[in-house]
Amino acid sequence: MAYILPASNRSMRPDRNTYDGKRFVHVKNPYLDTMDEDILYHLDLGTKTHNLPAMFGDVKFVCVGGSPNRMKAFALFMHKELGLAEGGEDIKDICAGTDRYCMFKTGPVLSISHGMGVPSISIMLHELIKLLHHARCCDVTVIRIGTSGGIGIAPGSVVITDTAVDSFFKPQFEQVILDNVVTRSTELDKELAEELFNCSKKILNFPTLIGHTMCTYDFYEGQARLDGALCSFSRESKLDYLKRAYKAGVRNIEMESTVFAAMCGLCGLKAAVVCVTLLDRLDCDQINLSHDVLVEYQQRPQRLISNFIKKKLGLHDQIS
Ligand SMILES: O=P(O)(O)O[C@@H]1C[C@H](O)[C@@H](CO)O1
Ligand SMILES: O=c1cc[nH]c(=O)[nH]1
Repeated sequence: MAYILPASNRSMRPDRNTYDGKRFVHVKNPYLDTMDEDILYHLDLGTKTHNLPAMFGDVKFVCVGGSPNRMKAFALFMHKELGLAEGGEDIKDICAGTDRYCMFKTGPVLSISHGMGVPSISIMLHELIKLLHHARCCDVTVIRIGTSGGIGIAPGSVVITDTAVDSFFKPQFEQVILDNVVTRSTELDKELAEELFNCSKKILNFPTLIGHTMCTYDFYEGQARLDGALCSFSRESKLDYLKRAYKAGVRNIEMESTVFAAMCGLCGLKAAVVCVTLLDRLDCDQINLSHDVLVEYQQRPQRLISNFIKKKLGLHDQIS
């Protein structure tokens, strides 16, 4: 029988993880220490085959997003923005040995694709978090830069998530473990969200807001679309649902934020979700933007995060 464990399940509470003022990444698995080798299968990396501290020990910012091309473009963009002029064109995919995910590193920034949906990002996050732990990284911020459907806001707006919510507008992520349903909190770092919002104000013509993000398990029926292969509800029910979501504080819908917030929170990682909206779901279901507009919209979270990273590194003279 399935039952719900409280969100405050003690062994899973985020611990204080500072040591000498540094925030280390923690894994919460007693078995890991007993393993002779840890193979990060979907990243094609491992503790015996790769010197993870040498490869990744200086990582301070990890940016994740669904599409491999977008995450490569982001790495190339960051390479230029950080003034690391040489070698940008042939930036290499660290995970080239697998076609599950791609990963690029430029200076202290790691850019990784996670595919679509909760199961895909969750596998990547397990291996990423172990990677950061094995590499003894500290003070790492993880940011999801994605696309989403907006509710009641202009397409092209950037939403910085304060809380990720599920399809019932609850700030929780339910993970089935064995035959139990374990409920985990999906709060994100409010200070980081505010800091990102303040950064956005410095960019011209850059509509940005802070709001709740709803995470669903499907793009079509799961997001109340009328244009999937299956649809068993009316236009009125769709609008009623989306309006109730708006009333509950939801400003955009995507497919990864709850598990992302839950896993980063439990492992002591500062985390943010920044997604551009491609359409207003109160107006339509289909994404009919031209290629150029779509590309420009997808660059918006990247521009904001680039400015944030440059500010954190003391390189904040240019605003892109
Ligand atoms: O990071 P991306 O743009 O892939 O995030 C959203 C949520 C789904 O993964 C996908 C659906 O189109 O886009
Ligand atoms: O409507 C949208 C657009 C992008 N991504 C989503 O998950 N939903």
